[in-house]
Amino acid sequence: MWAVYWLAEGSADDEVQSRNFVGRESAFSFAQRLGGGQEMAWQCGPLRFSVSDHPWLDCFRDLRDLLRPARLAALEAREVNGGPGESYVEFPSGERPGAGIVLDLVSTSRVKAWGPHPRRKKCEELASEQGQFNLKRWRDMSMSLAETMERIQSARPTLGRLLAMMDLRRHLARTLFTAGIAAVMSTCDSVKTVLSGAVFTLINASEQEVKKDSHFLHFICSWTFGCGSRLSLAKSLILGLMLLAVLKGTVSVISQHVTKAFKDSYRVQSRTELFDHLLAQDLEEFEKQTARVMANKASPMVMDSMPLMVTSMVRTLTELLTSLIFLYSISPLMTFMYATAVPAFQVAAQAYLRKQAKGSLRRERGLEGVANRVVAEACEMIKVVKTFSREDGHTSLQKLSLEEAAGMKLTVTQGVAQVAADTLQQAIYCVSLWLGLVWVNVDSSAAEMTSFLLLVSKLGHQVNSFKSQVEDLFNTSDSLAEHFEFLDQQPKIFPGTYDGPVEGHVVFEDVSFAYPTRPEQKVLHGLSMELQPGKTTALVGASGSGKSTTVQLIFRYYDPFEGTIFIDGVPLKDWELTHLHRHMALVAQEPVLFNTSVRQNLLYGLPQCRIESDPKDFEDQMIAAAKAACAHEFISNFPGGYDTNVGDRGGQVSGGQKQRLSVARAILMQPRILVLDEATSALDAESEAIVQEALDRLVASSGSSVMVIAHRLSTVRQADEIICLREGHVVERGTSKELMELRGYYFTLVEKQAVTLDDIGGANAEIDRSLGWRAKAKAKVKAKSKAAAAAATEAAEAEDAEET
Ligand SMILES: Nc1ncnc2c1ncn2[C@@H]1O[C@H](COP(=O)(O)OP(=O)(O)OP(=O)(O)O)[C@@H](O)[C@H]1O
Repeated sequence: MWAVYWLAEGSADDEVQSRNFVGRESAFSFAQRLGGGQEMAWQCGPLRFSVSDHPWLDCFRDLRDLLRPARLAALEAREVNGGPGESYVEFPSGERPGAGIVLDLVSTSRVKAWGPHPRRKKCEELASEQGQFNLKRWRDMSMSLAETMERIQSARPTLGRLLAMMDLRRHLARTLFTAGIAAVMSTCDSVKTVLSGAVFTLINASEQEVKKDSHFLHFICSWTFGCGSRLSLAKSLILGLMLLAVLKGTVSVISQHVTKAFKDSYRVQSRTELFDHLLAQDLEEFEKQTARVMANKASPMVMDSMPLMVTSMVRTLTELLTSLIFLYSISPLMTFMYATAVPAFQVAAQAYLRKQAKGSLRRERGLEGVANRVVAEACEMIKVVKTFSREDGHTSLQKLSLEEAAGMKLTVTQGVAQVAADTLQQAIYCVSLWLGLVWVNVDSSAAEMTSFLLLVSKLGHQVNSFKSQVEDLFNTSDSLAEHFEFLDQQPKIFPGTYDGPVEGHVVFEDVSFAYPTRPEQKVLHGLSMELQPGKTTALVGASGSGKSTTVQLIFRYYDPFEGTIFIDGVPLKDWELTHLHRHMALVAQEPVLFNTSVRQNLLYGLPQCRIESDPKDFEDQMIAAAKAACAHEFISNFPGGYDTNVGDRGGQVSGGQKQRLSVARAILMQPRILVLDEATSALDAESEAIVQEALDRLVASSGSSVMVIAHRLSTVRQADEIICLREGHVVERGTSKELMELRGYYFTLVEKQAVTLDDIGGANAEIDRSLGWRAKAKAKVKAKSKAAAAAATEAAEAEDAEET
């Protein structure tokens, strides 16, 4: 089944008509009567092409539409009207020419089209609406000139920015030098080709012939061995070829050296700048992505390959130009024809392939990425994987992604287009041969013709490699855009400039907060509190009540969305953060250590210990801190002492040891503000008491402000103020004694932690005893067990009765 959709000449755009046909011939002859007869052919000078309709021809039709005014002007000038043999009928602007399409209804594709593009599109749209034409598929397949231009336009800012970033003007000398070297190398190559073509002149070995056919050979032989005999000519030829080889080799070594130096200097500069930029990003960004993804942003492969890509393009372009100059010197007419034919063929064949391949390539890359992520995640979580013995789950997931990626095969059309692109090279060579020998009938010598054909073949390769370089550049435009997006990403948390002395007086004034990743879930509601130098403030509350969040706000990992935090009367936003953080220390709930020695981990927080400093200078300080944190003994028992490596994220030391190292690091810093977030949770009672004592001593001697978060309420009993948080609200505050007397939330927490109640000792125990809560609890437990025993006896008696 076939269908013809058409717009008659002069009709409005919405007057599309259609008719169905059973036979192909009848549909085509109907289309011919409507004006679509000659439309599949177009004429180029004396050549006339006639091809069946195909998506990539859209590009030529656009081109033809584009060139229509120029062609009309030319026809007018020559007073020639478009006859029936012309490729298209010309219409004065303002008129509505006829347009139409012929559709194959079985494959719902277009097999013929005529008329101007916008009018044709109307027919396509109606056919698509009526379900007779798969317009989307057709558009996906075709790459019109407009789309190509659009693509170039969309990639232009990215590529422009890339060039600006590479700052070729700053490296002008180097860029020109690269181009110069490329020019010398390609000249060597071209001369070599021309000399190879001159071999034919050896047959007759006449000086006149040599002079006429090969200027290069004549130049060499007249200066060296003479041009009179076959032997002398052969010697000259060999000498010329050898000299060229040596020259090209030398230049090539220099070129490699220059390119590598350029690449290396650019890489060092861009990588360090990127790392700086990455570390300046908000914590929020690191929480949104995995650590690996963030790390990859600071070392993008695409930017590393850029200098090489650009220098290769400069080189290929220079080679191309040199080849064209040599070709031109042999035959300007043939060169002109060749230079116009090659790009036209190349664009047509590749436009189609590119569009087809891009989608599947992206999907394939995505799936490969998933597979890599599965492996990385399994390695990071290896303990969990092994504990649950779920190795099979991870391997199956990886296999699935890899299989999916491997399953993405080239479609038949892609394959055909690929083969077409490869054979195109040969076809162009043959066309040149035909053009030169038959059509143009140039009076060339054998040497010239051979040189020309050899150069044409070389030029073909150069065009191909330039095209694939441009293609690569376009393909990287997505990654480049992503990279530029990262570069443009500015942290929301900008440090201030105030860097006065730090006393450590922290004030929270009506602070409310929600994490940017979950803005709808408020974590803190109007929190007000104060940390005073020399005093300890404790935050207690159930899990998820917002204790750790408060710590993050003190360190300004985030900004509160309501209220203000002051440090020594200056808003936290105004503080220079690096300066402030040098006076603050945090012993976190899950301390993480760097994969280096104990010594380096301890000295990490010491601002005066820089990368170029000798760690031995801080030895005494470090050992004193380790002793205070009860860490010296176990460190000394390690085989390497302070030089022992602690493993990835501190994986080779125990949780308690990590905490003590973390406490030692904090002690070493002598901070003005010390935050202990479950700092001793992984320690046994004995070590906890010792470390706690060390911390108390540190607080007493340094007079720093301390904030303690602890689940074990025994840890906070000495605090000057205890703040009870419940779902982000402050529900109670006061000393331990006051809160116990209040018999409110804190009291309930203590009650639930009956095991640690004894630790609270003193006042708390007295209050408890006077309240007799323990007796009540015991009575409750007794009553419960009594009831359970009675129920069990009853059930047993009932069973016995049933049996009898
Ligand atoms: N990075 C984050 N992004 C989004 N929500 C978070 C984030 N961190 C914590 N939360 C949420 O904020 C709330 C408070 O968490 P927070 O860690 O402050 O509690 P916590 O009192 O310290 O708990 P715990 O005692 O278990 O450490 C929780 O509901 C938690 O799910």
